[in-house]
Amino acid sequence: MKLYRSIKSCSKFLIPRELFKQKLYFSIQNQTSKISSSDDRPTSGDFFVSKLLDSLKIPYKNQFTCLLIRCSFCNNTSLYINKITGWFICTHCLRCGDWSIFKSYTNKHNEKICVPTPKNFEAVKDFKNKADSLINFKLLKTSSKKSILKSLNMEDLKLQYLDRIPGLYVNSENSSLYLTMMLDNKTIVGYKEIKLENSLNQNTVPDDCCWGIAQVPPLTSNHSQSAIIVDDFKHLLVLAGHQSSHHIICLPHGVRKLPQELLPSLEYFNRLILWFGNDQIAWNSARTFAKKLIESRCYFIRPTDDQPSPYLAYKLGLNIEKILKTADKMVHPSIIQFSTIRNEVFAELQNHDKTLGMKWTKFPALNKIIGGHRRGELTLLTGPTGSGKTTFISEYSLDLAEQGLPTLWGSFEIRNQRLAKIMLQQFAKEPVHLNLDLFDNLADQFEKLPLYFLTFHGPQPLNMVMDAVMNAVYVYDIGHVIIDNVQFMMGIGAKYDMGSERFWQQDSIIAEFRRFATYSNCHVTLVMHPRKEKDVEQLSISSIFGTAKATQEADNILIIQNKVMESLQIKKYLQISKNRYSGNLGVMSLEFNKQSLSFSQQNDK
Ligand SMILES: Nc1ncnc2c1ncn2[C@@H]1O[C@H](COP(=O)(O)OP(=O)(O)OP(=O)(O)O)[C@@H](O)[C@H]1O
Repeated sequence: MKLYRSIKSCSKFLIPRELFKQKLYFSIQNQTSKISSSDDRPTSGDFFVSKLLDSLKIPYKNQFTCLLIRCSFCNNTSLYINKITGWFICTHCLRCGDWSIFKSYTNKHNEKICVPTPKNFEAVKDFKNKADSLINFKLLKTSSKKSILKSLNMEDLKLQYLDRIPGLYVNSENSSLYLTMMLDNKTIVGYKEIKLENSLNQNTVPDDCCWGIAQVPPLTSNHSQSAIIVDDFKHLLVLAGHQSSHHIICLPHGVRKLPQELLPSLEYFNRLILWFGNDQIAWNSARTFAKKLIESRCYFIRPTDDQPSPYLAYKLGLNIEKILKTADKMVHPSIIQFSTIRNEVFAELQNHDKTLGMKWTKFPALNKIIGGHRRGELTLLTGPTGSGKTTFISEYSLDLAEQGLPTLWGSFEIRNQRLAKIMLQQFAKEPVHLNLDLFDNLADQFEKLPLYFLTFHGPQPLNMVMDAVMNAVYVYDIGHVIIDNVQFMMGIGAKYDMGSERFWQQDSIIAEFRRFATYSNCHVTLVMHPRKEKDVEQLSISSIFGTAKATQEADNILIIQNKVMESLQIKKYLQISKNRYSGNLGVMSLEFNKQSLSFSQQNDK
């Protein structure tokens, strides 16, 4: 039961129709990225939030990601409305809700106005319970401070610099450090804990969605509206103990996600330097987060060996100030010379293996041929009816989600409950129905995976699907979207023949997903039925349903092939028929394990 609940709540996209404007948002972002100066903010006039405020004559301040208005409950100018989703929060009285609630409470003729009550943060209660036994770091004796730093291997940090970290506490046993997470620098909404005997042992409360950030003010006012954003408690300590001229911000969920609830707390800054680790996941997150934070105010520390994460840079004795000076923009003008992208090219060459993408743990053969799973690409998967397309792609995406890739499933052919059952069996590696005692434990672990499911089933108009997908990318930082399958979404079921109008319709769907994958740096996998072929024939690129456009737009084409052996046994294999990244083609055998519904090739090295 728990599992179904989670899937339902995950798939609860409150999408106002106006969100179709996000397409405009992406294209405007794309245009502004070519022409913007550092102060550019997206014009709000075209967006649904500002349109409503204008029509109601409510004055607002146009910020980077939100519009700021006076809250009619507490009368403070502290109500932020997200420009993309319409979600709102007053950072003073803590009333918050979705766009539909905001609209109903501004609509004076509506009898049933649903007035939101101020939000209670459970983490605050939890923190208050602990507070009696916590001591502010600033008030500790120098010897105690030094011993804390020693246990973190950070002996050289400047104590007087660290004293400026607001909300840094230690417990009475001197075994854990605590860092409070604040909403708009006003209210504690969560905290981070780091265990001193093992600094890798950190946790954030609440761990599902914390609405606050840790923020350290600068000692000088040189860069008063500039902040360095890091993804880890230790990075914040290193930077706070080293340099004094920028704000330092620590995100609650690292590079995993940047919830929209954090955005009001970041509106004050007109320059954000994103300094995450130097692996590919961190780099991809930096690029995705920058889109959400508005690229024109974002600067990046490129991930090279000489510019690792702040903590590693400190351990290697690298010059932190010098690294900070290399921060530059992702946004390039329309015409560039090699010098502009030189550092980026160098970073890619140095991280060659990592740029190949996220590796599958269950399909080493796929890693060898394709290299890995890369953001921004479009993959087509096809295969004869009933050949195992859904089963295979479910395991393939689960493998990546288990490694932390936020994944959105659009299952148009089978119900989410059935898909979840398949995934759960693959996750458990055994039939769950034979051992229901395992269910709760398994479902608890499964719920923690960054998996989201669209609630659509059967034929849907493309614009509604794109609305939901774009909304999910914004709200949940999705990196992989799976559509199973395109023909069902179009409403032509498993029929193999279609007229030219259908071909045209399918082309436009593929073109839309292609554009989306590129602009939002998100991988899209489309499952498609093949054209009608004779049963004995092997499928090829030309068997892909639709016109040649589908195969031209795709970066990768995967085909499940059935091969009838002399013994009349059917052998299956996956054929990689197109690989734009490296050109490597090949086949991977698919041995099916019915117990775990798995094609895992872990021993096939
Ligand atoms: N290699 C295999 N050998 C035997 N059974 C398999 C194999 N692969 C999948 N199955 C089973 O076959 C059934 C159909 O699989 P699945 O739904 O994944 O195929 P599909 O290609 O997506 O089907 P469709 O063409 O209807 O979309 C499932 O019950 C699945 O467990």
